[in-house]
This record gives sequence, structure tokens and C-alpha cells, in this order.
Amino acid sequence: MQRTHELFQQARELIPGGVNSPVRAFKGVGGEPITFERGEGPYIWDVDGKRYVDYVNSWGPLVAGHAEPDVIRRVQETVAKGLSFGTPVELEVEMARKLCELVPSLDMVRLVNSGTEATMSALRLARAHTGRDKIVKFQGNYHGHVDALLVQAGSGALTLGVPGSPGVPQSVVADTLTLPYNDAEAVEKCFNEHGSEIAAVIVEPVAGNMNCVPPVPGFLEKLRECCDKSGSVLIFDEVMTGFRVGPNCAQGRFGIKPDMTCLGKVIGGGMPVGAFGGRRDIMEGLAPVGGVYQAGTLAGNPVAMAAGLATLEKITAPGAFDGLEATTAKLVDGFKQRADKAGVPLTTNQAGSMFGLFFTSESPVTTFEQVKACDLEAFNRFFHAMLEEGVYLAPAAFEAGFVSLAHDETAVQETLDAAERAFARV
Ligand SMILES: Cc1ncc(COP(=O)(O)O)c(C=O)c1O
Ligand SMILES: NCC(=O)CCC(=O)O
Repeated sequence: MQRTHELFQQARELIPGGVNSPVRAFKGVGGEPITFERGEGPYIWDVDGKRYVDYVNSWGPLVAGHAEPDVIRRVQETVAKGLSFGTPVELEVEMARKLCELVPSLDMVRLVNSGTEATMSALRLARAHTGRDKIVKFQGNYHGHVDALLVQAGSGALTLGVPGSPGVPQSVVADTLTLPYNDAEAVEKCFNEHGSEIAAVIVEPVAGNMNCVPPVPGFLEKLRECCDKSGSVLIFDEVMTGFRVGPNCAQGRFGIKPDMTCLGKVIGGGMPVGAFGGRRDIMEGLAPVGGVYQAGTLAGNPVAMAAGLATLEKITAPGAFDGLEATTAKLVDGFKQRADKAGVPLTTNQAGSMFGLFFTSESPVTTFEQVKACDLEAFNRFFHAMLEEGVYLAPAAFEAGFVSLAHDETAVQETLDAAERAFARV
């Protein structure tokens, strides 16, 4: 690990913590982050030449695998025509059409550059649409680093123990109400008290930033019901779940239609893209049609659109998603079997191509409290053992795992063989 170590020493002098996003640091698991230089299919190689089976996949976007040839070709063709115009381009129309076709709640969509931008703008629009200020979010859900949403947040905020961030004024979060995930009763109670003041509820329809926790039956239904009754805007943050949990996103899978949807990750295929969309009457509140201001120099960038469109083609090809889900099930069942064999208490969750490993004897895991009560030290030992074995899991116990279309029998078998040896050391 000579080269990776040297690079990280340099990075620490130049970039805070040596990383451009805190989740990349190994703060939760200990040790130094690894610097990578190449990917192909299910594998990534670090700068010292070691190969790993990858279950981070750039934190979700690479559902087609690394350097997928058709994706790369589409990007190269597009790059050759110029990188950006700051004008309408054909590929953004193609992307908007594709998203409106595939995502049940989208009448219209606007493209942005990240998931954070998508949730930030969706909130602004929902507040303008309703003329209300309060928003509801769930503990352990993460919606990007939007000030008003950095309250009891998941992902790196949770891993680092800063679920609310210094620098966010109290006045900005005063209108953010937080509730326990998967608790329909708490939702009902909150709406009984504040319903007429609530502009929006924003939720990860499968929580993927407190490990992976699917919604319990009735939870999303209750959100829909309460929002309908009170005239609040229901926002599904599908930045992570979009085209990961189903070919029509979580809303397609669970049959609940939100008023607005945020997207990111997969729809950029590894390029910086986000999107938010929904009901036409809401979306037409945006400038230049309406008064709600939102903008972006590089929004709808053709190169990013090309990568995203090629990736969406892969995941929506006939049979593709079912195959991916079956591979994920095989992986997750394999982890469980090997943990059982080694006598390590483990519970697993799966939603489409997302999965969660919980070092606990409680099953099922459906709440944030259960997630926080898991054996973090056992996870950390498992993480490092897997790393040594050449399997790259997210370097934190509070993150979901991601499988790609490129994960074949060989990659899965390699992973499970590694897991068998790793569990024996946990
Ligand atoms: C559910 C969810 N929403 C929003 C975001 C923010 O997206 P980005 O990191 O692209 O700003 C993320 C991930 O980072 C996410 O998982
Ligand atoms: N679950 C973690 C993320 O999705 C975020 C990645 C990042 O913030 O770099």
C-alpha cells in the first residue's frame, strides 16, 4: 500500500481530511482510505495494483458496472462534439422524456448537477407551492448537505457523529420536524398536530443512509394518506433508490405515487447529475414559468446525459433488473449462510440491488434504533478482513451496499469465499 499511503499523505496537506467527501475517509472503520485508479465490470484496482470486487460502485451510480463499454462509447461520442453549451441540447430532452416515461410521478422534470441540488430545490418549490414553511424528515435519512435537511441525518453525518452540522443556523432548521423512520403512528400524530403547516414530507422510500432499511408495510401508504389529507407535498428522495430498487424506482415497486421525486446517482451513470420533478402544476412554479428561482451553469450537460442515458438503457433492458435482483439475493443469502456457519450473528436486508448487513441477532431490522444498536466493532473487523481479501465494502456500518449488472457468478463466488474466511476472523 506504498503508493496509496504516499498519495493520502499529500492529499491530507491539500484537501481537508484528504478527501472530497467525508464518507470516503475511513473514520468509522479506522485506517487510511485507499486511492483507486481503474475499474472494469465488478472490479476496481488501487494505485498499488491490488484488485477488489466493488460493492460501493461510486456510492450507487454504477449500476451497469465500471467502464461499461456502451456507456463509455456514448460518452466518447458525445465528448467529441464539445463539453457544454449552456443552451438547450437534444440529449437533455431525451433524458427528460426517458425519466417521465419510467418514473410514475413525473409529469415534468428539471435536471441539476447533484442529489443535494435536487432535494434543496424540491423543498423550495414545495414550500412555494403550499405557502407553508414546515418540512418533515426522518431520523437517519440523508438528503445531501442541504442546511434544512442536516438534522438527525444519516450517511457520513451519522458515521462521524455530527447528525446536525455546525454552521447551520438554528433559524434554518426551526421548521424541520424529524420523525422515526417506519413509524406510521408518529407520522399520524405529527400531522394531527401540525398538518396545516406542513409544506412537505421528504423520505428515502428505502432508507439507504442508515445501512439499508426497507419500508414496513403501511409506512409509505400512511405518508401518502397524511399528505393528501393536509395538502402537503410528498417528496420521495430516490437519489439512491432510483433504478436501484426497481426499473421504475421505489415508487414503482411499492405502488405509491409521490407528488415530487428527487433523482441522482444512476441517472448520471457516474457523471455528476441530479433531477427533481413531479406534478405539472407544481413544476410549473419554477422560473422561468413561475417565480421559484433555480438555475445551473452545467445543468443538463450533454456528456452527463449521455452517460446517464446509456446506463438507463442497460438497467431497463428486458430481464436486466430481475437478473440483478437475483444476483443480489444470491449474494445476500450467501453472506447469511456463511455468517451462520461461523456463528456470527448477522441479519440482512435487500431491496432490489441494494443490500444491508447488520451485526446483530435481532431480525428483522426495521428501525434506526436497531441499526444504531448493531455491533459496530464486529462490522469494522469484517470490513478490514474483506478488504484484505480483495472485497471493497462501504467503509462504514451505516451505508447500503450496491450490486451491479457486471457482478457475475465468479465475482459473487469470490466474494462469498472471502466472506467465509472473514467471518471466521470476526
Ligand atoms: C438519498 C440521498 N439523497 C441525496 C443525496 C445527495 O446526493 P449528492 O451526493 O449527489 O449531492 C444522497 C447521496 O449523497 C442520497 O443518498
Ligand atoms: N450513502 C452515502 C452517499 O450516498 C453519499 C456519498 C457522499 O456523500 O460522498
